[in-house]
Amino acid sequence: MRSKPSSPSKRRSATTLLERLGLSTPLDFVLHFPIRYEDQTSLQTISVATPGRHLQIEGEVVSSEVIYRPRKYLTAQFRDNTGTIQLRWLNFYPSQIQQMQAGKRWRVRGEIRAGYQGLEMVHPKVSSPSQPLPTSLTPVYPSTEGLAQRAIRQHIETALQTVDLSDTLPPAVVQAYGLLSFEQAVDILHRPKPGDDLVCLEDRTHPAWLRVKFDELLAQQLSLAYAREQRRERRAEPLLPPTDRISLADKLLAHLPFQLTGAQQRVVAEIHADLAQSYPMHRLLQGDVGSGKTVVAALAAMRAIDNGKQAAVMAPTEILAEQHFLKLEPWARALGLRCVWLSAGLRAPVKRKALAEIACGQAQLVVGTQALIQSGVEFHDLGLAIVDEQHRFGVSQRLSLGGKALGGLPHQLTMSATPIPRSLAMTFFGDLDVSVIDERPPGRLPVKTKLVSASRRTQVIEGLRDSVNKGGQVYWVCPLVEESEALQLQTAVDTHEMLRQALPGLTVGLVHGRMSAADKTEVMQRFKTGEISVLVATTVIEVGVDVPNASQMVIEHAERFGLAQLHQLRGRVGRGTRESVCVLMYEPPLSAEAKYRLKAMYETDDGFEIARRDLQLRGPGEFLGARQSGLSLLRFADFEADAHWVTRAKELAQRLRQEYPDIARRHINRWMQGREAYLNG
Ligand SMILES: Nc1ncnc2c1ncn2[C@@H]1O[C@H](COP(=O)(O)OP(=O)(O)OP(=O)(O)O)[C@@H](O)[C@H]1O
Repeated sequence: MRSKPSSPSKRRSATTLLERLGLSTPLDFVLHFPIRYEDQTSLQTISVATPGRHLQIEGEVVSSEVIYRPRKYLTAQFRDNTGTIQLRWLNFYPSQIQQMQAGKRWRVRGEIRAGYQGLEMVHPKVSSPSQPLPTSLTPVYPSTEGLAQRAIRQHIETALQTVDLSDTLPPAVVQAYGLLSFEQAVDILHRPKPGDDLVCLEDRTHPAWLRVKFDELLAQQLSLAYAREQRRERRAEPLLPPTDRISLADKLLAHLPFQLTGAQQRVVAEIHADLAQSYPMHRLLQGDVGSGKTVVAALAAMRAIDNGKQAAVMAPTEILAEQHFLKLEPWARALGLRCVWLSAGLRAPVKRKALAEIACGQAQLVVGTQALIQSGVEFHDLGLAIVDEQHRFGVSQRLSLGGKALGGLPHQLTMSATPIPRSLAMTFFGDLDVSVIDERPPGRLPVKTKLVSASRRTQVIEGLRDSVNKGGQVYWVCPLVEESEALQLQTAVDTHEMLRQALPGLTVGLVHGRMSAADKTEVMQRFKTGEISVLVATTVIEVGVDVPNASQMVIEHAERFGLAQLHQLRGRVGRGTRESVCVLMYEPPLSAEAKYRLKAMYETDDGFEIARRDLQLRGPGEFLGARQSGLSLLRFADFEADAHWVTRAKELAQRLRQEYPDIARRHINRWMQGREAYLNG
């Protein structure tokens, strides 16, 4: 059958639809692989029909009719020698009524479903039994509404004939890793033969898939390695320890009331070694809640200041930034250094003074919020930028602090309390160096987690009195009300009032996001000094708040919070030597997912394990947030299921770059076409 030539507007819309699927270059089409295959090479019988199965059957229409209620549809009884099924069309042409007249013979194809009147096929494909059966399997491609499979197939067939499919990898490598050739793999995926293992092809474990996944992972590892190499080609002033006096870092260590843990010592050594290089440090510091990241950051800052440079610490929220300031400022002061606070909420004269000190270099350490990267902030000589909870900032904001340095990029340290599982870190953060604090300060007791139904609220409130009588302090976290900030605020105010009445004689405080910075500071300070015993709070306290004497936390409507968020919140207690309790109060009935989250919280307090489970629940896209753009790069490989191949791809990437840079370039070019944005993101 000859198809009519399509009009320009139709062609345009088909192009738009293809672009929506990410298909524009011939290579895009080659790499657009089927989601499943239909075996139209043979016929089946109605006797094997079960719901969910795709069948192709030849038979005869027994009867047909148009039903008008509750909806208009065309139905036909269809039988072969082994049984009968229903065929059904919700939208149909008058010609289809003719087509389904009793006695006509057809070949029909489609998925079997369980309908009200037994097994049925909805909108089956109908063809004449006299048509020859195809000899190869028919691929079914991911598509979008309005785009026919036939159109995609045609583009792919054309692309397969024009694109150079020769191998980017030398035969020795292909053989050593037990891979199929690239061309062979592509051919099998698009045109499997009837004997090929369809199950493996569809669940993506077939060797043809392995080849494609391996190539993709290799390209990704190569591009990450190049990004890292590019960074190393940039210049930064090496920050070396002084040789003629005691270093500020050593002075700070002598001043601290505690000894660094082994993990903290290791991580500080890694950072100091980076800072001594002549290219910019780009290190991610990971540590579970309460593992002591702040002091590590301070020791890094000391090295910069020792070299006559400034160091800046930026945090995403006012409360978090302020917590850093409250810890860092006294340490700096004790060493005779000037630490300055900068936030949007500062009064004009105070801000002017801070800006002037930053610009002339008098401020050696600067702590603040996004205000640090706003125009008008000029550093005299920024040597080290420390960004906390980097995933909460946009990429551009992070880069912006980096750009503040005069004469070359400053060294950068990003800190995160959201541990990233190893395989994920390797896949997506391969361009950063990673340090992990995997040990908590000594004497910390694990936080006891209790799951309590909201119906036992009164007992929970009574329990608070006990905690306070034993000398501890309590956080009461108000439920998350995503739909309305005003409602969330109201809940916090009501809870505060309720607890004040229920706990006469105890000082109950309130802190929430809508309070002025000064009011928040005052309340936090009163909690820190112990004047407030019970602090009602919204999630503003989620990260960074450090009051070691707090030994109990109650989280209301815990089922509404995400796993990472619950872990961060719980991390606000158990920061001293007191035995601590976290009460997760929930409102039944719980959804399966909420149950999974609460169970995970009950079972473990290891941040890495929590992260692993959270990742399982949410998938890497949501988990990583800001890096999402980079994620689209992995279209085929699954960083977790294919973790073993990630390691192998990393090894090979290193070898290729050193020994065969041309091959590495060729490989990367094939895979990264049009995706350079990732390298720069
Ligand atoms: N080696 C150590 N020995 C004893 N106490 C320590 C040690 N290191 C840090 N601390 C104390 O432990 C508490 C937690 O440290 P810090 O606030 O730096 O944790 P963090 O890693 O930033 O945690 P979070 O991400 O939860 O804010 C602080 O009170 C800090 O002074």
